Amino acid sequence: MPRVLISDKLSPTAVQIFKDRGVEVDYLPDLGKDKDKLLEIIGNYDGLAIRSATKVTEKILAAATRLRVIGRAGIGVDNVDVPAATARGVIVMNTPFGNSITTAEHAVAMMFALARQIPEANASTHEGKWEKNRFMGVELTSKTLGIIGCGNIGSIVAERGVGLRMHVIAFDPFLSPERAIDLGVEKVELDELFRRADFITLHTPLTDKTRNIIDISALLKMKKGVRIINCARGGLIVEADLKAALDSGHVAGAALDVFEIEPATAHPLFGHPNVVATPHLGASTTEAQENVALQVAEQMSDYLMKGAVQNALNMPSISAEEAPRLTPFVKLAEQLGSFAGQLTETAIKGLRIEYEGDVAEMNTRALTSAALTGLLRPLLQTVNMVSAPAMAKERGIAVEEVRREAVGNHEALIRLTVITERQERGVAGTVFADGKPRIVEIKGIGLEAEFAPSMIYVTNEDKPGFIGRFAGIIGDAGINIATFNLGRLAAGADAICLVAVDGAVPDAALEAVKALPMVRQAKALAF
Ligand SMILES: NC(=O)c1ccc[n+]([C@@H]2O[C@H](COP(=O)([O-])OP(=O)(O)OC[C@H]3O[C@@H](n4cnc5c(N)ncnc54)[C@H](O)[C@@H]3O)[C@@H](O)[C@H]2O)c1
Ligand SMILES: O=C(O)CC[C@@H](O)C(=O)O
Repeated sequence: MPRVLISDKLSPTAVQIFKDRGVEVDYLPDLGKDKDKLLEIIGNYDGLAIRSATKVTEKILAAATRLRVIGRAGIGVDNVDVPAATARGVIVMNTPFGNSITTAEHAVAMMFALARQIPEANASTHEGKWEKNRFMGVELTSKTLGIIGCGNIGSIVAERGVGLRMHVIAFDPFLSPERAIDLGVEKVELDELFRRADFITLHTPLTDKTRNIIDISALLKMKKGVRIINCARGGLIVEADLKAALDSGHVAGAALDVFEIEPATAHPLFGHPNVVATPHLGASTTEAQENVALQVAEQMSDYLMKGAVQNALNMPSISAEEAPRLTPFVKLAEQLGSFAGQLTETAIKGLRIEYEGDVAEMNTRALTSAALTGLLRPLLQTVNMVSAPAMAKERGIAVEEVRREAVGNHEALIRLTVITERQERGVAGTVFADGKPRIVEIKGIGLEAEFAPSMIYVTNEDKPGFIGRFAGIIGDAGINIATFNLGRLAAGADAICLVAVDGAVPDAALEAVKALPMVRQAKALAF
């Protein structure tokens, strides 16, 4: 009988569901805070169900020799080392949507709390002071609400904001113009949002692109008197910069549910008269906790008892029979999607996926989901093979599948063409007999390259001297080149260079490559 550990506080519903489905369960709600104890016992379990207190590090995973699945009762999985789990073959599942309404409502409550200084007024009234003149608020009606990140939660906040007769503007590179119209929001660039918003609320995941999205330079672009709400993740705001802006009066108020270091028991912003703080309560309602507990227990039981996979962040949904043949092509489709997604910086209107030869006969639904997962992953932390098609549809990305017999040299080929306002970019790949996916064409230029964890992609004019100068910059930065792949349209015409390197590429080295006269574009990619 599989055995599951619940190491954070979860509704009793979860315990009952595990038992009903034949899974042995230990409920130790405070264990997540005790790293040593968790390390000691994790080796006894096939499944681990968590919320945000348990940190599933590489060390914990190394000790979790039996572990097959981690279930996060909630959305954010930043307390789980997903790459390390993937490397050890442990599925990581979450429960998207279960707490979205609740979290959106908390953000709206925080906005009201700021507008009318409710926490301060409450404390003062309880102290017997009747400070009627101290607490002069502002109305929300007709104010501009700026939403950064208009996904599940951001969209709900947008709808509530429209209902409050606010003018809602949103910055989200993946928000399609059609979806913005449906929601009744105005899609704007980030600087415009900073310049116009009276209230700013954050609803993005914490990624390399969103970390410190509100720093001193962003704060200085905002209106004097702006109020800021963060119910997404600590780390999106530079807390010291926010404190300076609050102290100077440039920011009139901030409402924070999340902090860079949690639990936050002492903090420079605590006690500030214009700061409202809650201890990561965004998802804490009876309804949301019931939803996520039920969902996580069902999903984990289904996997442990039947092998069914739902809402996994690192695992495609594939039946046992088709798995051996499909798996390398799933990997190829996801890596091609990731390649295209990392190179695309504007809203995606469409994706055309051409399946040629043997692969056209396979489960192309799974392959298309894998391609969309890779494409959307740079922006959507929670996307997985189950949710990717719906998320693409919601964002107005039209997906076209084309199947045909082999036309070129490859028995099986997948070609992805990403369509944006500005351009179409195509990338194709195949799987050779060794089972390894390879890129064989980029923007119509043939080459042959394996995917590697860290790569540099360069487009350049085919002129003498490029390779030497490029290699010099990379070598001087102390980076070892693992493989070097070149392709060009014709002598002296457009050329492409795809280089696998050992380790991360420093920004300075990348900037130096970009500055070479024959280089048009250079980008660091991670797979
Ligand atoms: N406080 C809480 O208790 C609580 C509860 C639930 C979720 N959350 C957090 O809320 C966040 C959002 O959750 P969700 O379910 O709406 O996720 P989601 O994936 O549905 O939406 C995130 C949105 O952010 C957008 N985005 C990504 N990068 C961006 C960028 N650089 N600039 C602007 N937009 C960007 C994406 O396009 C997407 O639309 C997550 O970090 C989640 O962990 C917090
Ligand atoms: O479990 C919680 O209380 C917080 C969950 C929330 O941060 C999430 O990302 O879903």
